[in-house]
Order: sequence, then structure tokens, then C-alpha cells
Amino acid sequence: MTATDKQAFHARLLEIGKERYHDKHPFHAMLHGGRCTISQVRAWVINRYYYQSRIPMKDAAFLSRCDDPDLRRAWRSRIEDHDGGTEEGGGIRRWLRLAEAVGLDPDYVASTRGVLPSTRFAVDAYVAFVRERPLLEAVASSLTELFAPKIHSERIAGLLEHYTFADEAALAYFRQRLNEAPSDVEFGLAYVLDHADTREKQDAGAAALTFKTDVLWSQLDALYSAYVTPGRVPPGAWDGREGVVREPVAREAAE
Ligand SMILES: O=C(O)c1cc(C(=O)O)c2c(n1)C(=O)C(=O)c1cc(C(=O)O)[nH]c1-2
Repeated sequence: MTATDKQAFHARLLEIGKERYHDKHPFHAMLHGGRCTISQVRAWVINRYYYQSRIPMKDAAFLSRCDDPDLRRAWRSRIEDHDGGTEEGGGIRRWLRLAEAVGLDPDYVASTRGVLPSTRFAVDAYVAFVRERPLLEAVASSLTELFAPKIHSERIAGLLEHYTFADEAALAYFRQRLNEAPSDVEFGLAYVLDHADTREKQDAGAAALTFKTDVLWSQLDALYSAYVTPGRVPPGAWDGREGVVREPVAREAAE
């Protein structure tokens, strides 16, 4: 593979994000534009928690398959970012702070009881993919994070502008991802560009990234179907009431 082939492959990966990343999903337009009801925001927080909770598990599955200590060393910080230390916690605990800010009981959210079946299927498929596919594809599937800083910035701005529950403490999860994601993605991208040294491997890397955009898109389709379309909450999924402990305190009132 020449330097030009590598550049073309890089451009191909970026194009996949441009076309398919979930920043274009109508649920995100509603969420970031202030058009979600508090109940719809809660549904998103409950379901997205399932994704958060499985990220360190998929990274542990990845690590369990690496026989290269250098690769393990570079990858293991991803688990630390989400789990953190006993005292301070990490991303998962920051997500539960967002849950509290929207008036949900964090223990209910952490129980994952109300998660939509399609959210579970999509997220579990991602963990299984990383557990089973060649390492190159597993790394390539994480590269949706190339496009995440933009959506995290849009989300911080949109939530702060439109929702009274949103303040820096509630949104700490996203602020922190802006610090963490760039180094993860820099490593992941260099790994994929270096290891995809045949046309077949490039195709497999591109397919893995495409698969991951589908994992993300399906989660929002599931939310939209259940909580935006009237009368479509699947049996057993969050009913709009369980785990709600209070109405969110308005920023001004809390200050
Ligand atoms: O809010 C988002 O849109 C978003 C998207 C993604 C992503 O693109 O997979 C991740 C995250 N957030 C995120 O916070 C995160 O920790 C994360 C880890 C991974 C991964 O695949 O390893 N993706 C993402």
C-alpha cells in the first residue's frame, strides 16, 4: 500500500462518518434543538446508559484478545476513563449524575431494567463484534469516535441553551469526553491506517466502521419509535414513570 492508498483509505473512513454518523438522526436534532420533552430526555438517558455501561466491557473483551503488551497498554486507559477509581468514579458515574439532574433515580438507571429491547440488541451486537472479529476490525469499529467531539460540543451547547436541568455538573460526562476521545481516536486511526495493508483489509475496516454507525443509528431509531411515535413503547420498556424521583430543579432556582 502506498502513501496515496493510505490517504484514500483515510478519506473513505471520513466519508462513512459524513454520510452515516448519528449526528444526522432526527432524534438528535430534537434533543439538541430543545424540542424533546423531559420524558424523552429521560428515555434517552436511560437507554444511552446501556451503551455507556457496555463500553468498558467491550474494551475488556478487546484486551482479552491482544497478545501485544504495547497494544494493551495503549488501550487500557479506555476502561479507566469509564470506570475510574473507587472514590471518584469515571464516565459511568458522570452519566449517572446526568440521570440525577433529569430527575431519575440513578439506581433505577443503573439497573438497566427499562432499556428498550432494540437498544440491547444493538449494543450487545457491538460487544460481540469486538469479541469475535479480527483486531483490525475491532479497532476500526471504535473510529466513530472520530466524529464524536463535534456532537459532544453541539450537545453541551444545545442542552445548556434549551433545558433548565443542564449545567456544568450535569454535562460533565461530555466535557470530559472532549479531553479523552482525541488521544483514543488518534491511536485507533493510526493503528487502522497502518494495519489495513491490503485492499481486503481496507474493505473490512470500512465495513466495521459502517457496522458501528448502524449500531449508533439503531439506538436512536429505537428511541424515536418508542418515545416520539405515540403508543409505541414496547412491553417491559420504561413507561415514563418508573425511576422518576423528582422534577428537575431549574438552574436559576438551584443557584
Ligand atoms: O455521544 C455520542 O454521540 C458518542 C458516540 C460514541 C461513538 O461514536 O461511538 C461514543 C461516545 N459518545 C462516548 O461517549 C464514548 O465514550 C464512546 C466510546 C466509544 C467506543 O466505540 O469505544 N464510542 C463512544
